[in-house]
Amino acid sequence: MDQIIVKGGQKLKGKVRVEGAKNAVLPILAGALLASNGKSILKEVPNLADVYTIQEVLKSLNVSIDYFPEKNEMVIDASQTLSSEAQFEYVRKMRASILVMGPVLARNGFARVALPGGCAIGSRPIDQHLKGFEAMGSQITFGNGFVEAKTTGRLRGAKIYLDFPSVGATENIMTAAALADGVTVIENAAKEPEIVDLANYINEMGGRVVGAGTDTMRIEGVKELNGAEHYIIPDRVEAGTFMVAAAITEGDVIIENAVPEHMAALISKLEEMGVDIQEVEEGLRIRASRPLRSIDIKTMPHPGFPTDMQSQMMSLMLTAQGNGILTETVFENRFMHVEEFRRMNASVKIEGRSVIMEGPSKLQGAEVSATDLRAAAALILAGLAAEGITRVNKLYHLDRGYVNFHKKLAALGADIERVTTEEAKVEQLV
Ligand SMILES: CC(=O)N[C@H]1[C@@H](OP(=O)(O)OP(=O)(O)OC[C@H]2O[C@@H](n3ccc(=O)[nH]c3=O)[C@H](O)[C@@H]2O)O[C@H](CO)[C@@H](O)[C@@H]1O
Ligand SMILES: C=C(OP(=O)(O)O)C(=O)O
Repeated sequence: MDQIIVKGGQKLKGKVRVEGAKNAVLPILAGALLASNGKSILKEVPNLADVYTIQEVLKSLNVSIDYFPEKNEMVIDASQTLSSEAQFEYVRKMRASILVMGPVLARNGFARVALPGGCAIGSRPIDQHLKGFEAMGSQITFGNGFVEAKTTGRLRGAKIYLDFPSVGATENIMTAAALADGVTVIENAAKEPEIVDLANYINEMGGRVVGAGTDTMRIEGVKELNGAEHYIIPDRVEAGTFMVAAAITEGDVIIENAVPEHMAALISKLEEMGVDIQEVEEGLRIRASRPLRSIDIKTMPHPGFPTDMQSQMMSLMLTAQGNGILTETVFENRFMHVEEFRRMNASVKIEGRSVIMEGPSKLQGAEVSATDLRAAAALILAGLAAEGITRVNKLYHLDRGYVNFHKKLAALGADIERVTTEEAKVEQLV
């Protein structure tokens, strides 16, 4: 098991390039299952643990994959007859495995996927996904830890209103509808940039999706889809994490490949705190100096403030002047990192769905453990600003969503290293 050791106090300076987006590549790889002809070539595929997991899921469904991590490219051939079952070992590792259900159901008329259950950030049901499949004419059954969807003939286009603009439900219904008979309309659809990326890829495959990025999407089903070449959009959460890294260290960092239009809420909130953000030729330039102002934030579906930036923003808000409130409305239980921040001397309390911070906290280095992917990044960010040494454990969370995080921070001047626990134990003794 690895540990990241960070010594606080260095101001970050320089340039960092963000990778392709995890939350775009996962649904797009599931979407690649739709192509019964030809190969898909995906570019800007990030070298993440989650990408390896979804690759294993696709292989288990009888798909051939060639992955070239050194050039961030993946070639997918889903033209063979697909198998219909996604096993628990994959869904347990990564909830996004559920996204194969729509494409497999559309191609085979049957899909059997292990139930994902909850995870570290909440219960995360899939009722809205299933409601969509049902409206398109399939029967849903549960048994032995699996959910099954079955239809006779092709799925039928339908009008589906989502009770909440769920990202995963919008994606699963969109891919199922791409091969359905007739037109599907999704109302109250999710509007995240990753939804638009998936819609673009389906259209490149020969599909007919309009309205992605708005509340109402219209998908006209086609009889078959072909493999296509597609560039994955840049990761707005990785970009945002480096923006906070620059701000929390009073640094001066250019984030290459960042798309400001995907990050309007985050940019506004950082500016409200007093962070200077400029669009430059290469991307975004972030500069900050203390004191930063405390603000209030509420997470919301896009274009609201993203829940995937909540914990990183909490690190920064802890260091700001005055009282700040962070309210989580997307997930029911995404404050597990608060206890870890307390170990670092953070003055913070949870009240219902809000966290109240009395700033500035004088953060101190401590040994902490990541509770989920973004919490891992947030604890490292807090370590960059803390007095002394912070050791962050359970880095398998971090590896799901960040490529070479510590190396990128070190290249910007952070005093940071990653060691295996055996080395870490020796370190602790000296
Ligand atoms: C791989 C991927 O892209 N993951 C992202 C995706 O997750 P994911 O697609 O799981 O997120 P959703 O938008 O579906 O979930 C948001 C909320 O809706 C609830 N819900 C969802 C579906 C459903 O059928 N019923 C239901 O009640 C969930 O429990 C949660 O409280 O969007 C989240 C919200 O932006 C991000 O935090 C995740 O990083
Ligand atoms: C919650 C996240 O991802 P997932 O939906 O894959 O768990 C995330 O990317 O922060």
